[in-house]
Amino acid sequence: MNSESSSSIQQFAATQFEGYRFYTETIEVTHMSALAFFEAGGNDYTGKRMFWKNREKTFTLVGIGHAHVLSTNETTGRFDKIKKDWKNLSRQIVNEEQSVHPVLFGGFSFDPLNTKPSEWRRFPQAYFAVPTFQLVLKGEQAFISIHLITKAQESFKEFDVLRKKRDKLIHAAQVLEVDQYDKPVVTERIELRKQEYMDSIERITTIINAKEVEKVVIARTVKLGFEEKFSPTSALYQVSNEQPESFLFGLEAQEQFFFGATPERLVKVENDRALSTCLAGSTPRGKTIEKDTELGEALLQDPKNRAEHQYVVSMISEVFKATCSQLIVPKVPKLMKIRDIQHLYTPVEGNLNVSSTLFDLVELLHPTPALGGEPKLEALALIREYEAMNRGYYAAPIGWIDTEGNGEFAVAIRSALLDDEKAYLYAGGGIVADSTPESEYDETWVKFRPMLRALGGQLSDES
Ligand SMILES: C=C(O[C@@H]1C=C(C(=O)O)C=C[C@H]1O)C(=O)O
Ligand SMILES: [Mg+2]
Repeated sequence: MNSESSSSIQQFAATQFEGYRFYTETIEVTHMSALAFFEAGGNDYTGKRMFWKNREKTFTLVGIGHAHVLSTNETTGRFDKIKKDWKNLSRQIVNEEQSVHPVLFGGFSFDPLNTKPSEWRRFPQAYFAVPTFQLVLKGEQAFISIHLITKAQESFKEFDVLRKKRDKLIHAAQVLEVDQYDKPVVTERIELRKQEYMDSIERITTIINAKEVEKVVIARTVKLGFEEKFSPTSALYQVSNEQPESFLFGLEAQEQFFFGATPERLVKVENDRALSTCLAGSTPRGKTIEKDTELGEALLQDPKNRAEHQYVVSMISEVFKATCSQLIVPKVPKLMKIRDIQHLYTPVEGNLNVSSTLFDLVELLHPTPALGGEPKLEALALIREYEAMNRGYYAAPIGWIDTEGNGEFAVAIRSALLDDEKAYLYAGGGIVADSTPESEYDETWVKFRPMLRALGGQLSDES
């Protein structure tokens, strides 16, 4: 399936974790606030934390500390490398727990071939970690695991130290008050390279009309300045209040924090079932129910948005045909209505073939035409050439996989990179033959809105 794999990578992977032992121990606690646990982890593990809550709010994951990091700055073979390393590392488990499985959490950059300098200085092309302390909330239950991955012989002493740290963490989290976070004071809001963004859309529509490609997604950046440094916990708190119907994610890389609330699933694998989401085509919410319904109906009928959407359905269906059986693909899209925006939405599911894995699907799907374009490679080349930014992890896969191969990745849109007293916000849209710079520009403001509201960066006349 993967053309990037080479015998040298395989050989390396087979021996790389020899001699390592992967210890895991899980306890169940009566109750734990995920945000409090995340915040408590900041005492000793700032820069090494992660956060995830699924769209249905049935599964929350917090990681504190790094038991082991899997990362690469290679521009080719990164999916394969992480996939193989994780498979090999999973094999070193000494004592598999029944209640929850250890998890690897992280993400990939959007396009490793984009070499433009950027604000993403701490994020390699792939960056994953097995957390030292893992909190899993499933339904009413809360599990806290310790992971230790080591070559040391006397690891039981090290494990005892970790148990004490775990108990300290639990105590700190239990006594924290987490509903006390204020919004930051915004001192500036700058639209970075706005004119270049407008020009790039002009240029791309010309290329599309010359029939060189069919669809290309173009994005832009808004930068916020704050009076003082803004904390990752506050950022998660604010964004979760703004965007309840989305996946919530956060990933620290030293002093930088990438976070967001995205409605878009890239792929989920649970046992043998694979699920993806086609999400493309947008219109604002109406102020009244009548106006809202009218806008939604118009979106469902709009040829420009239906075309944007259909590229995504076709591509995801093709990937699922190659990796799954018994596909379910609804013939017409539905509306996904979230707080600020409504989208065309088609869920896709199937039974995963035994020869395919979650990482295979991530690699084949990324980027779908919802964030890249059609055809994929041509669209990526045009984004590299004309888009006036380097996306870093924006619009890329972010998520988790456990030692059984189950997990979920979201598409990291409606997101921002927090960098001390600054934040970079990202939004884009699908450019097709009849796109105009003005309407695409307006569409990005609708997509920026939840993050702007969360971070206090909206203009006074906006709600
Ligand atoms: C590119 C973004 O969103 C994507 C583009 C959409 C569109 O152009 O209609 C809709 C949903 C997303 O797949 C973004 O939010 O930044
Ligand atoms: Mg659009």
